[in-house]
Order: sequence, then structure tokens, then C-alpha cells
Amino acid sequence: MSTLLDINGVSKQFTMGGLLSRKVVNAVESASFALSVEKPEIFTIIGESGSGKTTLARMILGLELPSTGTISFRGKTVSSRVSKAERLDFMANVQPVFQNPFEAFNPLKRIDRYLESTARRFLKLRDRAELDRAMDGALQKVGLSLAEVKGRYPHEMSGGQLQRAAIARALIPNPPLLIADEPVSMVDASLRMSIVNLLKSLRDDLKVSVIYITHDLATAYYISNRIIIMQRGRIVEMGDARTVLDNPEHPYSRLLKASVLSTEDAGDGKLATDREMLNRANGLVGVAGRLVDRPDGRSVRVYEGV
Ligand SMILES: Nc1ncnc2c1ncn2[C@@H]1O[C@H](COP(=O)(O)OP(=O)(O)OP(=O)(O)O)[C@@H](O)[C@H]1O
Repeated sequence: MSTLLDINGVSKQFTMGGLLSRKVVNAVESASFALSVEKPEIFTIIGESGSGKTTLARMILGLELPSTGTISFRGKTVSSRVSKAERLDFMANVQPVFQNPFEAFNPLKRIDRYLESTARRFLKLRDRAELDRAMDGALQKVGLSLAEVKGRYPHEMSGGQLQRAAIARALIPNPPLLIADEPVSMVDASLRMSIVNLLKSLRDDLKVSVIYITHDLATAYYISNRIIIMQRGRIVEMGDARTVLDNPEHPYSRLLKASVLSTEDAGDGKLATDREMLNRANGLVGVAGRLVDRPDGRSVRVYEGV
């Protein structure tokens, strides 16, 4: 099997404040996992607000560099020391889908103009008919068409349609990997499942892998092949999504599941549940522990003497 994406011991620290009030935040601590070329999957990163999901996503997209560790895509390390052409090639292969489609598009720019500039940039197309074909092809993959979108501004579309258009834009260079950071949280509840199902069909029909970042356990359970659960920058549990979510082992994973089940809406990404569970999970934050492999294929962070 060949490796599409390899995350190897990746950490990211942010330093804030001045000399006298310096504070170091360990946004991501020693994360490791890999995605294969042959087996497209939905790989979910889940955790509450501040657990480091977005920082990890930004490092995979090359928007932040790791403080330590390496990220490689098809065997090439993602770093700042690459040529413009290599950078463009990487960007074509690893495309982002952001949380808020209304922010992803400039309100004063027609949607087809966005799609067109992506086709010009990554596919180097210039011919009008070829550009239209590339845009229509990508839009058809998400259940839209160029005829529906042409000439329209972002405010003339629903949030769900606009998120589809954003996904179409990401698909124009035919990337093998999408990084979708909370792609459904700003979309109307009634339309969320259609976007989630779209991600599923991208994997199944187009063989695109998706790193799906969320704090919504229900959609994560529904579409993920594998999952990692992050707590304050650390992976605390990782493995087959059903294995982990049916029977979570780490106290934080249990808390996550219990808290989602106890509230109607996973909504704001904050956990509120049983005090004892909360204390148990939070009590582990200051302890590094180590990830150990279990016979069922998952890895769980364990703590000696706690
Ligand atoms: N540029 C930055 N400078 C300083 N600290 C940062 C920066 N980016 C993130 N952090 C900190 O790193 C930690 C992880 O943040 P991150 O945004 O990755 O979490 P998250 O799980 O994506 O949260 P959310 O669901 O709210 O987006 C937080 O403590 C955050 O305050």
C-alpha cells in the first residue's frame, strides 16, 4: 500500500504574550497517523472547541508549519522550502472546504468567477468551452450545474447550495484529498445530511479521501471510516469509527459520547454533562500518558499511576 498522507509526530506550539508574560499553548502534541492511496476514506478528527482540530488541519493544508514532526504528501514533505510549482501542485491535490460558505466566497464576486479562477489556476485552462466544461463537471459532482450557478452571487443561493458550490470549487483540480473543517455546522439543520451524504459519495464514487473535522458525533458516526478523538491537543483515542464510538474507552471519549447523547444539539462544541465524568476526563489533561494499541485495532491513551 502506498501512503497518501503521513502525519509523523506532529506538534504545534503557539507562543503568546511578551517577555514577562510569555505563554506557550500546545495546540497539537505529537500526532501521528497515515492515509493510504488505495483505500479512500473519511477520516474524522473530533473534539470540543480548542482541542487542536483546526490547527492540525491548517498544518495538513500547509498553512501552518509544525513546530516538530513532519507531514508528507505522496512521500514529499510539506515545508516552506518548496518551489512555486511544487506548492501549486500540492495545493491542487489537497483542497480545503471551510466551515462558512458565506465567508469562503466574496459577496461581490459571482460564484462562477471563483470556479473559473480555480480552473485557470490549477488546470491551466484558457479556452471558454473547456473552462465551462470543467466548471460544469465539478458542479454536477455535487448535484448542481453551471446553468444553475452562472451569474449568481453568494447571497442568491442557500447556505446548503453555496457549500455545495464550495465543494465543487475544491473538486476542480481532481484532488485525492479534501480537508473539510466543520463543513456542515453553518448549514441549515435540514440540509446538513445532504452535505454529509455528498462527502460520502465523493469517497465512494470519486475515490476522494476526506479529513472531516467536526464536533458532531452523530455525523461522525454516520460517515467515518476511522476517527481520532482529540483532547487539548492530544489524540486520546483513534481507530475504526464504529469500534471507538460504540464502545469508547478513554474517559474523554466517553464524556464526548455521553454529552452528545444528553443534549439535543452538539452545536457549540462545548461539553456539558455529568460532573464526575467531566472531572475524570479533565483530570487527565495535565498528564502526558502514551498511546497503546488494543487487540481490536484502536489506540488509546493510557496513564500509568493515574
Ligand atoms: N494562531 C494562534 N495563536 C495562538 N494560539 C492559537 C492559534 N491558533 C490556535 N491557537 C490555540 O490553540 C488551541 C487549539 O486551537 P484550534 O483552533 O486548533 O482548536 P479547534 O479544536 O479547532 O477549536 P474550534 O472547534 O473552536 O475551531 C487553542 O487553545 C487555541 O487558542
